[in-house]
Amino acid sequence: MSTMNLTLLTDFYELTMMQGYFKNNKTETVIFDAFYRTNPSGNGYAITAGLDQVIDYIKNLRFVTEDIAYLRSLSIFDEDFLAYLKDFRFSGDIYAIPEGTVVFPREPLIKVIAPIIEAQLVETAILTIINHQSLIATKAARVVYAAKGDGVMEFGLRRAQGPDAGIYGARAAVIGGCIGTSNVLAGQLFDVPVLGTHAHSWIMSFSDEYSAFQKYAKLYPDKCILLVDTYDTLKSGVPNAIKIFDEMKANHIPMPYYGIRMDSGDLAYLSKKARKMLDDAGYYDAVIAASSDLDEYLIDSLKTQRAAISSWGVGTNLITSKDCPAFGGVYKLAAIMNENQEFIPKIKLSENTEKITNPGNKTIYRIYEKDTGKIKADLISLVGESFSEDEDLMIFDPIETWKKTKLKAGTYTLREILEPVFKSGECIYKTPKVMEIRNYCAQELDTLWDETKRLINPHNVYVDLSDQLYQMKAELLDKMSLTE
Ligand SMILES: Nc1ncnc2c1ncn2[C@@H]1O[C@H](COP(=O)(O)OP(=O)(O)OP(=O)(O)O)[C@@H](O)[C@H]1O
Ligand SMILES: O=P(O)(O)OC[C@H]1O[C@H](OP(=O)(O)OP(=O)(O)O)[C@H](O)[C@@H]1O
Ligand SMILES: O=C(O)c1cccnc1
Repeated sequence: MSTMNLTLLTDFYELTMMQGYFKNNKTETVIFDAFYRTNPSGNGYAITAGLDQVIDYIKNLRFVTEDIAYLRSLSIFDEDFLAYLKDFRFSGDIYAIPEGTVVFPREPLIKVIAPIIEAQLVETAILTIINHQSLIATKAARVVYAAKGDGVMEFGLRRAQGPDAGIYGARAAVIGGCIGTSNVLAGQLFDVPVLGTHAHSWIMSFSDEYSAFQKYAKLYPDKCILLVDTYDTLKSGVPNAIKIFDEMKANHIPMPYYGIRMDSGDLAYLSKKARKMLDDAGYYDAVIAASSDLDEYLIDSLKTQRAAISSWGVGTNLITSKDCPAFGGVYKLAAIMNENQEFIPKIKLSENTEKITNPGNKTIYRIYEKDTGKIKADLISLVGESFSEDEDLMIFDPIETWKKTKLKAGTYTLREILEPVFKSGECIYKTPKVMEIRNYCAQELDTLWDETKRLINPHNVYVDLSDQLYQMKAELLDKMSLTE
């Protein structure tokens, strides 16, 4: 997919504005921040994902002959602008928070520094990519959290909102913690495990359930998960599965991974009964997998009900993030460079304090508690400000400014989480493999307290502004109100 040209994957207005910037000789370098305002699904954090696809998109940005011809056919773009587009390349800098990182509202996930005409074009594609994958990665992290260490398989392709959502959703789901996916193309593209059992049609295609199980076990003895709910889970499915396991045992066939899957009915009741039947037959290590419209809340409830399930297949609710279908990331202008090569901060006002943007050329420091390695807060600062772990650090809530905390020198550590990705149009970032991102994401989740990870009413991590950034914002707001 890396050679795919998505240059026209943009909103029409980006192109009409680009022509406007071109005609008005607006060549100044600007800074845009991509950030979001609210965690999806009422979560206490989000997981970033999609950067690798943004990188591919930027690398392949070029208006090919067919693109120019199409734009010409719209009868709105002049020849001088179309000629400019022919040689268009992204020439700017991009900074981003690496995929799989735990992030919080209002933090720039991606920062674009480029001539305005270039920075404007990339808005839509960056948002569609990052919004989708971050949404699904976050949802997956919730589902995996609910599963408390059990494996969660991503099964959603057939109910995803189309092929792209299925493919990149599977990628994001693995980043968020799924152990693999049923999506074979995602497996090939991203080198992630492909997993699966079999469908009811397999059972129904044979004259009886027992024969269907027997044929499946013969073909796949080392990954033998039998679907037991086609006819009657406890009266037929589980007893037939046990018969098959007995035969395999009698024939000394190794059974490294075997068990059953149930896909309907009361999963707590049925799994407990099935567990007892399997244990009574000596199959203590038989896996009980479950699927059936699951989500994080149902898995959590089934855990509370002590369901004897140790493997989870989750489709529709995960791949579509059904309870929260949009991530809500936005892309806002933060600064414009003047003739003296200085960034002049820009701010977007709103009636809603939370919606007022953070101006200037910013970066983000993550503050960890030294003893525990857990996140204490994040600090959005201006580029060039320096902080020392050997000095006390006063942080305060940017909205309720009286909420202050003084971090004592030596009790905290700092990590800058925005990393350089493009420098003068050249990619200088190497994306780790998806399974490496998944491991990194698991470590990231370990830096959160359980209070932030709980599914309902989580504790919000503080995202504070540095003193300098706060002052700059306050001054801009003051100026704005004076000019009104
Ligand atoms: N013990 C349980 N506690 C809470 N929810 C459960 C429990 N067992 C199953 N569920 C959920 O209840 C919903 C309905 O499940 P059920 O299998 O009875 O209906 P169904 O999927 O429509 O059945 P079928 O597949 O036979 O048409 C599913 O979302 C399932 O995950
Ligand atoms: O329930 P979800 O979370 O979306 O998980 C995926 C579902 O897809 C399959 O059902 P489907 O009825 O499509 O096929 P089947 O005949 O194999 O059960 C599978 O059995 C799961 O129930
Ligand atoms: O392999 C499975 O069991 C599977 C795959 C996709 C959807 N439902 C189930």
